Amino acid sequence: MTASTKVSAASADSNTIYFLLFIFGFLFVYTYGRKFFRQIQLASKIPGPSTKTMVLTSFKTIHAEPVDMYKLAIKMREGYDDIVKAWFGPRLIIFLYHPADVETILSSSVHIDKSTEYSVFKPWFGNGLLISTGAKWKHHRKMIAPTFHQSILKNFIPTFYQNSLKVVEKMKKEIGHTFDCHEYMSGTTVDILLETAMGYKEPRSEETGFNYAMAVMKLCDILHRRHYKVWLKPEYIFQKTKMAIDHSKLLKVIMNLTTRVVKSKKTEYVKKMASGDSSFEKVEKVEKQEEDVVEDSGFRYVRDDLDEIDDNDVGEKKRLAFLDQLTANAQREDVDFTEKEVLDQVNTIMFEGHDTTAAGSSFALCLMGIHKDVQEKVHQEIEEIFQKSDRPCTFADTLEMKYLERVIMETLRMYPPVPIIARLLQEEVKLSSGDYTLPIGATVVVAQALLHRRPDSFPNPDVFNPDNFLPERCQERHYYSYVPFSAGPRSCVGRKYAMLKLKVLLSTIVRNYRIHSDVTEADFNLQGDIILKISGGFNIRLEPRAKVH
Ligand code: HEM
Repeated sequence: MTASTKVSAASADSNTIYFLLFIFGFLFVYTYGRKFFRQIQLASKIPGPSTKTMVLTSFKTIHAEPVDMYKLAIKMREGYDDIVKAWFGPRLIIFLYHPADVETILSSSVHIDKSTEYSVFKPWFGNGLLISTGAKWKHHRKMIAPTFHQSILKNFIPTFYQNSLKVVEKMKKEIGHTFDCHEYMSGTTVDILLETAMGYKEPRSEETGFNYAMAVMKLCDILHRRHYKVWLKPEYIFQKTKMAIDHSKLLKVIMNLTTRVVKSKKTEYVKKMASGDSSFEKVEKVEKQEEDVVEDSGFRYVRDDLDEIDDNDVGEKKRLAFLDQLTANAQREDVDFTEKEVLDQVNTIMFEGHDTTAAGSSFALCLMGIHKDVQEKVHQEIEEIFQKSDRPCTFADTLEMKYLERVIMETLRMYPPVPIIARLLQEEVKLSSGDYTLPIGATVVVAQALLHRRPDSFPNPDVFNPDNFLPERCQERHYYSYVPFSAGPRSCVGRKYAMLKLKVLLSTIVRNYRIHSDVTEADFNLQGDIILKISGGFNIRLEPRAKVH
């Protein structure tokens, strides 16, 4: 080949490359441009703040603290009814407040993808149930939901009660002065999870639960800041900040406990299998039970797979608690489940299972401190159940705690521990509340904290009133007007566990203490850093009732 033919061959090659680049570039711009154009077109029909307001709002987030962000989010809704859109740069976020629209999203088995905000959890939860999607999520959900079956939950009651007594004892030193009960509730909810769902039996220090809970709280603060300080989102920028160092230290504290838990269960499994002990293969014969349901009375809730599992509870069943089941599955060759996935699920349940109920119980204690009439009714109900005896709480007792159940539900209405649920749309969605179509690629947010305060669902929505959950009032409402545990296929897998634990924990505290509060609800400075909290603490005072155990 001559020099001139070599040159013309090279230029033909580079022409082909340029041509291909042009085609790919064109297809890329065409596909994304078309999608973006469609987003703009559909979003233009949805009400929302002007571009100028959004730019000003974005500037406000630069120096904002988590507590400011909650106020900002509440303010953004003002002046809009059922739907609001907001552009954050090229990202379209649509907030839904109408129960029928909430149903369209949450009841769907198509719109199950979590929004990109959840990606900051990836180093912590991996492929855990809360953030995974598609076939993996479905497979894991099917495996995990039955481990919170009511026959398993009933066995947890003595542990719920023993740990509730322990926290009553621990709080003795706070008698008479104001203190933050959330610290106690966090430590105890971690201990309860370790001893129930995780079946963790190794000796541990008194501070284990508390230290884990504090690390989670600080990590959530960092993750929340990454949500609204958008420049911290890209990994390569975040890694250059001081926050990244704290992030990795906190994650180490968290993983230290969860890996110990996972390892200990595997050792137990190996030992038991080697000795011929069949507890990891346990099969029970289950008869149909008519009366024993974890929630009955007024809890008119959207049915989910947890109810299906409980209702079809007959025949030969393999019954194992959460970590026993997952450990056994990871060792089986016929089940597609790895040891890393066990750790991911343990991290997910340890977080979701403790911080939510710690916030729920702390809000309930504060509210009972403020609304003394409600507290006295709870106490009266407890007196009728226990007849002044100091016997332990049983499963049958929890079924009698109808008023306390309403107090818990009203607490979760006004102060939902998980204040928002966000999904990423992979298909267009036509809404029923108005002539709106949500575009592909939009993030849809259900803000329970606002949905639960619609006056057409809850008259006097800003007033704490447990009677909102009287059976007849529940009948009158839309199913999706109250979704503290989300609803539909991605509903909270620990819903029944949470209700049962809250009943045992709160009833044991009220059996022992009269709760006082020196503030009103107007003083609650709410902060939505992943889990809803009161900035400045959940401050209460305790006065012993006749006898502290
Ligand atoms: C008052 C207590 C609780 C509340 C208010 C609550 C609320 C919620 C909400 C709203 C979701 C949906 C989140 C989303 O889509 O972003 C959820 C999911 C979840 N919750 Fe809870 N939760 C509570 C307690 C628990 C407990 C005790 C456990 C476990 C023991 C648990 C485990 C989970 C898991 C694993 C998911 C993900 C389910 C899935 O995507 O399939 N939660 N929870």
